[in-house]
Amino acid sequence: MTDVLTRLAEVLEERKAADPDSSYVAKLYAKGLDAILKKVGEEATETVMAAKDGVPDKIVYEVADLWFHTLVLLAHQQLRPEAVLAELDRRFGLSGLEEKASRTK
Ligand SMILES: N=c1c2ncn([C@@H]3O[C@H](COP(=O)(O)OP(=O)(O)OP(=O)(O)O)[C@@H](O)[C@H]3O)c2ncn1[C@@H]1O[C@H](COP(=O)(O)O)[C@@H](O)[C@H]1O
Repeated sequence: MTDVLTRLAEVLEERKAADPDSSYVAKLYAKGLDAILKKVGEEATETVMAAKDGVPDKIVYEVADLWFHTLVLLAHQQLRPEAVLAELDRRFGLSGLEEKASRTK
C-alpha cells in the first residue's frame, strides 16, 4: 500500500517541469510555498469537519486530500515520503507518553 506514496511522489517530481496550465500540481508549485501551506491548512480543517460529521467516506476523502497536499509540500521542500515513513518506523513501539517523559527529563 505504501507503493502508491512512492509512485505519487515520482509524479510530483515530474510535475516540477510541467506546464501550470496542464497540471494542478504544477499550478500549486508555481503559486509557491504559501499557497501549498494554505491548501494543507484548508484540508486539515475539512478533515476536522468531516470527523465531526462522522461520515466514514467523507473522513477518508478529506484525509486523502490532506495527505496529498502534504505530499506536495514534501516534494516542494525536496523531501520524500520515505523520510516520513522512516521517522514513523523509528517511533514504532515507542510509547508517546515515554517519549514525552524522556524530553522533559
Ligand atoms: N491525488 C491527487 C489529488 N487529490 C486532490 N487533488 C486536487 O486537489 C484539489 C483539492 O482542492 P479542493 O477540494 O479545495 O477543490 P478546489 O476548490 O478545486 O481547489 P482550489 O481551486 O481551491 O485549489 C482539487 O483540485 C483536486 O482535484 C488532487 N490532484 C492530483 N492528485 C494526484 O496528482 C497527480 C498529478 O496531478 P496533476 O498535476 O493535476 O496532473 C494525479 O494524477 C493524481 O494522482
